[in-house]
Amino acid sequence: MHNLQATSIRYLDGQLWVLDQHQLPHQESWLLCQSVDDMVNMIQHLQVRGAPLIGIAASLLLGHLAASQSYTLEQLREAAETLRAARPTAVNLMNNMDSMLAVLHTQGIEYLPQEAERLFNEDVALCNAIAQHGAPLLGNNSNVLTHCNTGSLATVGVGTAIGVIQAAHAQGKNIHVYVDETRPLLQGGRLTTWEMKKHDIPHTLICDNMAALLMREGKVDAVLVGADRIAANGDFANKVGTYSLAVNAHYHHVPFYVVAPYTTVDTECPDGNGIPIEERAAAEVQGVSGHFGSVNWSPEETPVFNPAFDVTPANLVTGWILDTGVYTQSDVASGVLKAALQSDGKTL
Ligand SMILES: CSC[C@@H](O)[C@@H](O)C(=O)COP(=O)(O)O
Repeated sequence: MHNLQATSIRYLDGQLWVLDQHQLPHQESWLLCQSVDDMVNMIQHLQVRGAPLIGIAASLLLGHLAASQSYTLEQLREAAETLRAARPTAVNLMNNMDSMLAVLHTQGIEYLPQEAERLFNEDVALCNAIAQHGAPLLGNNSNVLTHCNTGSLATVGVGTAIGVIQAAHAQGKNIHVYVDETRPLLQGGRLTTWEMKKHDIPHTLICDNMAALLMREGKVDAVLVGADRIAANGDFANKVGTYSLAVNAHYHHVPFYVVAPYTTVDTECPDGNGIPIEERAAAEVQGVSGHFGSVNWSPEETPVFNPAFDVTPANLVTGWILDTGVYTQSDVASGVLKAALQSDGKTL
């Protein structure tokens, strides 16, 4: 495979490196990924995270293993199936693994590295297309609220929701971003703030439970979020807390956009009820663990509910900003989104 470089993943001289997102924003350290077990661990511990990024990271690992010429077709098939199951909600991982498996079966092992590279380059192009479609929706002097992290730490390109914000900022618009801290794992507080600072975009960090207050005070002009899986009827799963934001935005008449590449759309899934939601360890809610060590603030063995994602129904969404364009509720209801994907040869 050729050398490939993104903010959070690198393939350099035959070695695959992943930026350890656990250590951000305090430390930028890179982890060498050499095996399926390494990658599954990094994905499950969110050292590599974000729907598009985990799909590309798993693809690069498969391409790397194939290039080493020491794996049989059966071993690579098993590796793809194991990687495919590493996290259940983000459909990009399944879609990318299915592309790799299709190439493996129809063309053979030697074509896996180039398919991984194609998926990497495609994600960069998809992010750029999304940003170009979405940026015109943000006016000058806009206050945008976002949740979780959807930038270059979640994709190999400029990101989805953050890509749109960055493009509008680059067009010279005065954009200010309210960054939800995103409990329990603080992807907003740790990662989105890091990206905003890097891009010099004015921003303010808030706790998730402050969003409604800002909306009531008229301080939010638009909410932009990413997605881990968009069902055929437009319902979508994203980081837990997104649904509350959508309800609040609807109540306060604030436009609410979901931003994603076509690789996040699951046309086989009729609606949000069919989206599997990952439940994670109680410890993530009982306390924190990270760069500064760990602290547990609840009594031991406190029962916990910790879904990593929630589903937002399509009727709360103002628009779906995809690489193929911006879709309204009536577009999605009448199947225009599905048709657009198919006419672009993007049937998944
Ligand atoms: C472009 S990223 C879109 C989503 O993947 C993002 O909003 C999100 O929910 C990420 O969750 P994470 O658990 O950090 O992988």
